[in-house]
Amino acid sequence: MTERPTAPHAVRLAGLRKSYGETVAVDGVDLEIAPGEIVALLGPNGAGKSTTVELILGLSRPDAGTVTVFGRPPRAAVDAGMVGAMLQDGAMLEDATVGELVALFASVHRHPLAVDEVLERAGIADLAGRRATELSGGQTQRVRFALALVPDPDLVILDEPTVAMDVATRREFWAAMRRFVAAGRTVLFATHYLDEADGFADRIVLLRDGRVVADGTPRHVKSIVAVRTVRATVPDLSADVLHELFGTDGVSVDGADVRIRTADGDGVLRTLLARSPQAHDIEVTGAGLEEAFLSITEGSAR
Ligand SMILES: Nc1ncnc2c1ncn2[C@@H]1O[C@H](COP(=O)(O)OP(=O)(O)OP(=O)(O)O)[C@@H](O)[C@H]1O
Repeated sequence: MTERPTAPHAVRLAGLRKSYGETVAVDGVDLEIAPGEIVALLGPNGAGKSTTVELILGLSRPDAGTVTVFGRPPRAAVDAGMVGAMLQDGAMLEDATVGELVALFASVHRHPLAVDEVLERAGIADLAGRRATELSGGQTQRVRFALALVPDPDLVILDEPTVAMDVATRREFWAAMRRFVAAGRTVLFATHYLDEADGFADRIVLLRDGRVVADGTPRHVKSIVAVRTVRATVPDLSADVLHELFGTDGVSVDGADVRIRTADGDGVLRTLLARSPQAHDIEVTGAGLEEAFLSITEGSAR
């Protein structure tokens, strides 16, 4: 058994910065993740998710700021078997079977789990005898997940774990993950899938242009943007007048059908009713996570 850590933070990032040439990938990130939290790192392409993950794993060094994992420098935490990682492009060995690959990984860890247990925890016991290079994309992802479990880690970091998985495989993957976290472990996963962040994480950290732009429960992330969509049939106002009243951003007009995305649903409704006596079929809906995500990440330079 690995000695279970007692540090107050599973991950602590303070003033973290990382640039590649002119590109600022991580631009002053402060983040504290408590043991037992399940955190989704959500953001559009180029937001800095992978770079942040690499810094937490000690795979690259920050230009400024500090990273600690269970109170230790990243490499020390990884070497102590506290961290398991599933990255986007971990290589698969030619010729090795899945079972052999897991055994090989186990041989370089001080306190590995038994190979059978790893396969079972990852839900891939049936793949043990298959050649690792002959797996489908989704199966390969699940083998990568198994490799992340080898050290019996307290923290698992996953970069876009369900890429290439079909719906059924994704469901099985998250079920395996739920069993893993039931023992109080910490999970940090980067994703593009809003439904996964909403459904699996208890906290969402939204990144844009290398900065944290929202941090809280999925409900909180939705509430802080308070996006509303107003839909109505408006036969008595032209598109020009509608754009004059409500602007052009987030306003679409298709004949008499109007759709307005706004932070001030009540205000739009009042104006619409005052200016359009014939407006009908009016509907106001709250933001889904998708809307919140688009609203917060809109205007991203990358
Ligand atoms: N090794 C590198 N060399 C040069 N630029 C890099 C490198 N890695 C990342 N970048 C740049 O840093 C920025 C952040 O990239 P990063 O991969 O961290 O974002 P991401 O949120 O993980 O994106 P994605 O969702 O597309 O994987 C991008 O502008 C990217 O082009």
